[in-house]
Amino acid sequence: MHAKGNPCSCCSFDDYKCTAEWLLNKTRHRPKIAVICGSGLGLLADSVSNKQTFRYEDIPNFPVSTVPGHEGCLVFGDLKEKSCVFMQSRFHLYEGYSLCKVTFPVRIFKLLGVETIIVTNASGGLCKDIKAGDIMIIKDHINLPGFAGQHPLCGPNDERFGIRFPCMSDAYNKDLRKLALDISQQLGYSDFVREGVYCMVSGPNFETIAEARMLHILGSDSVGMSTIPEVTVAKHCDLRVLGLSLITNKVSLDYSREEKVNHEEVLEMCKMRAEMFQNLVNTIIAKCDQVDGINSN
Ligand SMILES: O=P(O)(O)O[C@@H]1C[C@H](O)[C@@H](CO)O1
Ligand code: HPA
Repeated sequence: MHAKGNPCSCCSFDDYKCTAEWLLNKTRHRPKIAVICGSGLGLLADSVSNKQTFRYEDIPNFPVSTVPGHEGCLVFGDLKEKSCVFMQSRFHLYEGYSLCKVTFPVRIFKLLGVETIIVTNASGGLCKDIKAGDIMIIKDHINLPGFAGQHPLCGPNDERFGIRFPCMSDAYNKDLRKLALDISQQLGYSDFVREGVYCMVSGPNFETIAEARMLHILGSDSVGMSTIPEVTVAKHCDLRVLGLSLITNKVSLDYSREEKVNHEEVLEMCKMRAEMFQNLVNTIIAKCDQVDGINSN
């Protein structure tokens, strides 16, 4: 299980290969699109046909999810005639997993033949013109844990996945972002869909007011506890990435405000916006072969 001499003592190429081969032997699906469902967003997998579901605990080397609102299943199926795989739960640093484990599924997707990944999350809105219930297409990110050395690509680089020093200035595919914006307009969602910068904190506590102010000054439009490790590993192994964030709450930047954020409120907002979010994701999947170089069948 553990790679010999690997200082991160986590996953070896053989671990990834073993899991990918196990899945390829158990399913006839050959997905080109993967979707990671954020907190409370597991229903994104509900509309697939020819569904085949694997519980995480049954998949060799897969971590298990410990967070309420995360179902713990890998769902293969067809959506709008595209073969897809959905992660109905992700793994978080605050659950105690190493970033190697947090991002383990992304490299499995690569080995399964996935080319495009849609990463979703719930996050708190920091900038003035963003409201709870809005959807933010992630344009860029600030990897705060990465600044402190909590980075999924630290440790020996495996050239079979990607290069030692990957560029991140174009982590979020420009054509996919444009497609998402165009589709939002066609669906009549323009009033509540916008682009922005997502910042990751490790969690599990929500931010203090001073921290939230700092993140806002640094250029973050929203803050959450996930996504960036998965996106970083996806970009490293040359997957096309689209990031979508459901703004579930406004983060308090003001000492005079009384409201206090909690996880139940996050899940409640996901429920309220589920249909709209699902409609957006499904339409993006339906049309993503309009984007150059995307083979989604
Ligand atoms: O998995 P995501 O990033 O969607 O989950 C968010 C961040 C925390 O895990 C949780 C806080 O309510 O929701
Ligand atoms: O306000 C928040 N902060 C951090 N993570 C979050 N996930 C949902 N809302 C938030």
